[in-house]
Amino acid sequence: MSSRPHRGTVLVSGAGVAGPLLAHWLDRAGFAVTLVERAPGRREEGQNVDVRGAAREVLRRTGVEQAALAAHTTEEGTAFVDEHGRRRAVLPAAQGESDGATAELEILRGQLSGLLLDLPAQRTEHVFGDHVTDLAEHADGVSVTLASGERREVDLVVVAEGVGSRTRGLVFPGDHLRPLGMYCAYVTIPRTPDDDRTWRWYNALEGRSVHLRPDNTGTTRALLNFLSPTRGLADLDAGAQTTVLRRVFRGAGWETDRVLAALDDTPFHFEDLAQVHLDRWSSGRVVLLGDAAHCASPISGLGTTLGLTGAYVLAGELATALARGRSHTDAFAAYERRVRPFATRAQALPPGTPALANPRSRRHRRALWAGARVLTSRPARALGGLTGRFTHPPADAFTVPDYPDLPGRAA
Ligand SMILES: Cc1cc2nc3c(=O)[nH]c(=O)nc-3n(C[C@H](O)[C@H](O)[C@H](O)COP(=O)(O)OP(=O)(O)OC[C@H]3O[C@@H](n4cnc5c(N)ncnc54)[C@H](O)[C@@H]3O)c2cc1C
Repeated sequence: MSSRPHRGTVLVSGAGVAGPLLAHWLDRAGFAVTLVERAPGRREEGQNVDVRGAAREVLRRTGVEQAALAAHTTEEGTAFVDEHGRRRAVLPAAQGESDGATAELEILRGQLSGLLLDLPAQRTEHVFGDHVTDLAEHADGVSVTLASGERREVDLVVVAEGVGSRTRGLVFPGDHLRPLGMYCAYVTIPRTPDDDRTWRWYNALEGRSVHLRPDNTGTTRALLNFLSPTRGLADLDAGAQTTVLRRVFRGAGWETDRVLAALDDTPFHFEDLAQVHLDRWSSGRVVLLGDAAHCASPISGLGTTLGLTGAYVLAGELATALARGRSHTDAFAAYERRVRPFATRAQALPPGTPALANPRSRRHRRALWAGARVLTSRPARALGGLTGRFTHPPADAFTVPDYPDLPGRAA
């Protein structure tokens, strides 16, 4: 057992991406952590996520950058295709750390989450298949009640439950979701010999798009996106969602029927894209982290980058405050002061998004392809990194702070 001081107890709710990284760094800093996940086991769902700029630095400091790079999805760039599969515009993969629609560090979400859950820990307990039902704060800490009936007394609670967090509502009542008017179904389908290493993006008109992306597990990751003002479809059961998808994508062309055919045989993740906006991220001894605090949506390409960066900063600020005799209140305030401007920039999606990327008419689609060709033209490339500036805001605009009170790898 380490001789590091025991700094306190923290319950982290949500074992996605931000939760496990935070748990690891708090553990390293001497906190005793309970990581609670609602799902009965590790969640393998999800597709490609990008780790850019500041988050690359965080993975480097965590000691898992090379492992994450080794788990690359193998994607080599993005091609806009027409109904015949002809490539109308091609965006190359990133060459540096933050440019390109396909990031240099692109990894399946489930694999990244697993990598972080496997990080060494000395005093972290993982609890799957349970969730918080009540939080009662008192002078010395928080009494947490779990659905299993168990009660925990902890010093601090971190809510890292993603965009649809329910525990967030116990502390910040009200609706903090801003729907973007688009649904997204993530489906894993068998790979065929024609599936290459390109992200193939087919705009099927009428506000629909179909995407096929390679992975490193021998399957193909498909995405069905459609614009819709109707809310609540994500709350339907899988059978009803399948019916909706088949109706919306009927006759869409290209490889759509191949994706629709797979819906009966494979579980899929269906999401009503939304952002999360709150005036503050903490209240007393409870603080929000990652998508639960500031989801920018998968369209931003920065959700994972923000979640990883925020987790590291929160751990650093807590370690610093407590080592120097300051309170968690100071730490939460410093964390939010540092991360909020970065999150706000990520949430400022390009004007017209997501409608812009999901044309309704052929004329609009031709304009989208022409725009993509301009971005990758020689003069645009000479201006430096325009593709990435178009597809997402700069992830390297955030400098990861140094935290002397956060032990390094060898500690
Ligand atoms: C299943 C899934 C698939 C995804 N796929 C993609 C994708 O393909 N592309 C993309 O860009 N982004 C995807 N995302 C979002 C992406 O993971 C996040 O934007 C980003 O990584 C920040 O992660 P996070 O840890 O804040 O939240 P998340 O990664 O969403 O993790 C939140 C975790 O909290 C758990 N949880 C929820 N409610 C509770 C509760 N009440 N108690 C305890 N645990 C709870 C969830 O099961 C989940 O494991 C996906 C998220 C999920 C959950």
